[in-house]
Amino acid sequence: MSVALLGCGVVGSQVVRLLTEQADELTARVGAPLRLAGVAVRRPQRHPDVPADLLTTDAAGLVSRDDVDVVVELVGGIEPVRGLLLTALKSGKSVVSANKALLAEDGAALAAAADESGADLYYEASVAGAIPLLRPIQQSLAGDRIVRVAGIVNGTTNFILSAMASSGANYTEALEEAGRLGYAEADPTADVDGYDAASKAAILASLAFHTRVTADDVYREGIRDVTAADIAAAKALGCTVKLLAICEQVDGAVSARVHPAMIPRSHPLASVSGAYNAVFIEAAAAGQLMFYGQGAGGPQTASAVLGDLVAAARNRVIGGRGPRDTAHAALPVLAMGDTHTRYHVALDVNDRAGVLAQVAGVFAEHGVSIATVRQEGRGSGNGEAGRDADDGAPGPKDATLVIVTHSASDAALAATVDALTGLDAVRGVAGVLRVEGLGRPVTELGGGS
Ligand SMILES: NC(=O)C1=CN([C@@H]2O[C@H](COP(=O)(O)OP(=O)(O)OC[C@H]3O[C@@H](n4cnc5c(N)ncnc54)[C@H](O)[C@@H]3O)[C@@H](O)[C@H]2O)C=CC1
Ligand SMILES: N[C@@H](CC=O)C(=O)O
Ligand code: NA
Repeated sequence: MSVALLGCGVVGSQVVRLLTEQADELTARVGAPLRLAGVAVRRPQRHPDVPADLLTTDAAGLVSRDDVDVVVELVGGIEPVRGLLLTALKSGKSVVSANKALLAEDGAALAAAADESGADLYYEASVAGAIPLLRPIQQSLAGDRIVRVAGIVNGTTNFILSAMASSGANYTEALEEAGRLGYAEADPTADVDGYDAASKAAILASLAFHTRVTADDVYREGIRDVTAADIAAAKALGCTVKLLAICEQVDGAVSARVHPAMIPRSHPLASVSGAYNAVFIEAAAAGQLMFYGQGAGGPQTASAVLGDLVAAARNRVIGGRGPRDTAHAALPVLAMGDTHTRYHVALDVNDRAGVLAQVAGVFAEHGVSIATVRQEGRGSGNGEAGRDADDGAPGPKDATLVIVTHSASDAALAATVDALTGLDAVRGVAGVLRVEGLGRPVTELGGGS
């Protein structure tokens, strides 16, 4: 079995290492030797560990070689990779890729090319790194009905949020460290602005709900605006802040969203820290399943790539093909405004008579039911007159109102926040975060200090 490798960075270099170190075992498992036919890179001089006769800068030439059976793509990004992989698949070569950005943007074209030629298209490493997740969804749960897939699917942002929560680490330093450890994407805005997690959510929703979902169908918010104050507010409520990907089937439609949220500290996802990922799957017959492991990193991701490579090579040895992607359900995608969850809203207000009633009135007008309200004094001490924020003149004491709602639609909450900012007594919205129980009742919320 002849393998062409495209890209030899954090993950690709580990694939080369494992292919070399485990050559005999892999041969035994596949039923034929796995031979590296070539390694396409941008700068050959940067790869002293790869035999020089394998290195090439001509990826298109490598992909078109007749002797290549499987193309392993670890470059990332959309072009030129899309063209290279379509060429490979159309000519009957199997493809293994970790490229969630491409699969979430144009997985349909790749799957169609694979179907046309009868080649395999595997991408286990594209979601949640080392964790076997796509294969269980596509194969082990193929006889069940999945209703929800939700969890932490980005190692970089989980690493940053964990560091901010546990040691008060600075956001920028934590991001730099994630880059040094090989977790972050080439352009780390893909991680912090939620694009990477949105691509993964699109892949998960597509496979779980047998519907083509692209990254553009996924609602996306990243962690850039999560502040130390948000993390402290979560702590006060017995919660922690995580970047979640949530894919659900709701009333015959698919909902897919990525955003930071507070989750109760007692929830198993709350203790997932560093570059670890964890994903819950809820299926009609199986009930709840949890998948946990390292979501990023060179050797970890290479493990998933090698698993796919062995599967694709085995199929070719026996002359078969693995399961193909199915989109037979073709469900519509639910607008974010129609999804329901609970919210934590912190408002800076003038602490004077009637403000609480005014604020509660705005929530009621928009049909958003309040579960709990807590008032925190701020600035001047108890009972003293405060200073007006605008002109420094003595004024009503500032306070923060912390409100946790019952479940409400995203559209109703957005309209509520909009109307609240128009109240004279509201000086500003200090923070709005969704609160998720992830299939479990959010029982302990509303306590705190
Ligand atoms: N690093 C990680 O923890 C994980 C990465 N992935 C995915 O794996 C893929 C690779 O990621 P990394 O190894 O981290 O990236 P990387 O940036 O370390 O490696 C990519 C390599 O591809 C090379 N390259 C760029 N354009 C090329 C071209 N036209 N021809 C040949 N080589 C080219 C670059 O020079 C670089 O060495 C990406 O799709 C990424 O999203 C997936 C899961 C985890
Ligand atoms: N940048 C990604 C790498 C794995 O997919 C992440 O941090 O999760
Ligand atoms: Na995986």
